[in-house]
Amino acid sequence: MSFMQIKDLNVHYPIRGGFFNTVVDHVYAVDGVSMEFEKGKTYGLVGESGSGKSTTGKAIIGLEKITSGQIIYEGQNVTNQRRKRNSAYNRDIQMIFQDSTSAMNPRKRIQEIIAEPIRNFMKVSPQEEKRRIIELLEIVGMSEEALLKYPHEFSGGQKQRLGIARAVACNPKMIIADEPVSALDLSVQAQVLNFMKDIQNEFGLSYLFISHDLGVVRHMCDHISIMYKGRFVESGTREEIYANPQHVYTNRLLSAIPNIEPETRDERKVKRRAVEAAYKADSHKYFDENGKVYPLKDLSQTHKVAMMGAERGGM
Ligand SMILES: Nc1ncnc2c1ncn2[C@@H]1O[C@H](COP(=O)(O)OP(=O)(O)OP(=O)(O)O)[C@@H](O)[C@H]1O
Repeated sequence: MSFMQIKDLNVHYPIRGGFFNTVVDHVYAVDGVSMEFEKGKTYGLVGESGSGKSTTGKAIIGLEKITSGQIIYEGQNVTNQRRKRNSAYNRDIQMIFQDSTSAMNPRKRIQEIIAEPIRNFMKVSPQEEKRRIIELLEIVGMSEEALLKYPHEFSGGQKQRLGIARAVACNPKMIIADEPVSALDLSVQAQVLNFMKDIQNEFGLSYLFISHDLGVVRHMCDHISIMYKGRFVESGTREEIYANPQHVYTNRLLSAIPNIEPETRDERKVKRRAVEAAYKADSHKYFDENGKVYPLKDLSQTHKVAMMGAERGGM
């Protein structure tokens, strides 16, 4: 049973131009996205740069204005309440970012930084607040010594863990993690990812995990949506997406992962090349070899075309 539903979410940015600076067009950053979230599960949002992943995450949490669509949280329509301070939605849905440095005020000590959500959402005494902060530091594997330090005194991986401590301070239901490890060294990436999994098990958290890295997403996510030009071209369980990708764009992304399943990689490459000719990346449409146009939303059709193309290519 899902606790949150995103229904037909659209975020369109106007493009202005001309002598009178009027709206001449729109960037369709998010264009009709729908999702459902269940407790304790991790949902991946994957796509190339500019496909609309971050905008989707920011729109859900209230950092971007929604053009149209609905967010239903625990049965309530919260679409217009996302920015309300102290609302249950703001407490329950938290976000962590790729750049943990800029997400923390460099002039504040760690104690102050982690105290922010506790002061916003929990009415506790100063002693209780400090006890909670120390407990959170322990959860993320840090000692009390961190309390009086400043963000610049920590490594990238440590800062990301401090960011997670702040995000889980008020027992959220979901964390939107926007490229949380892509700025970190590979070895530190694995540590932070495993740590995020531990926290998930402990708190029954759900994650919306945004990444361009299908390798990382495979490690983390139960359910994956592939995003292209503001739309989902494919959604499914991890097994469905990796073992049997239905869309040519997913195949393209998968064959771009270095060393993933080397035994099937060449196979995927051949398949991809076979349909590449029919694929034009500059449109919201998919073209078959005869120039016939299919809208991206019609997945069954595009799948059929992709498979036909692959067969013709000698698969
Ligand atoms: N404030 C804005 N005004 C106009 N266009 C914007 C704005 N923010 C984002 N866009 C455009 O919306 C589209 C989606 O951007 P978004 O940052 O969501 O993509 P992304 O998939 O997260 O990419 P990346 O991985 O590079 O962050 C892009 O074309 C981007 O240029």
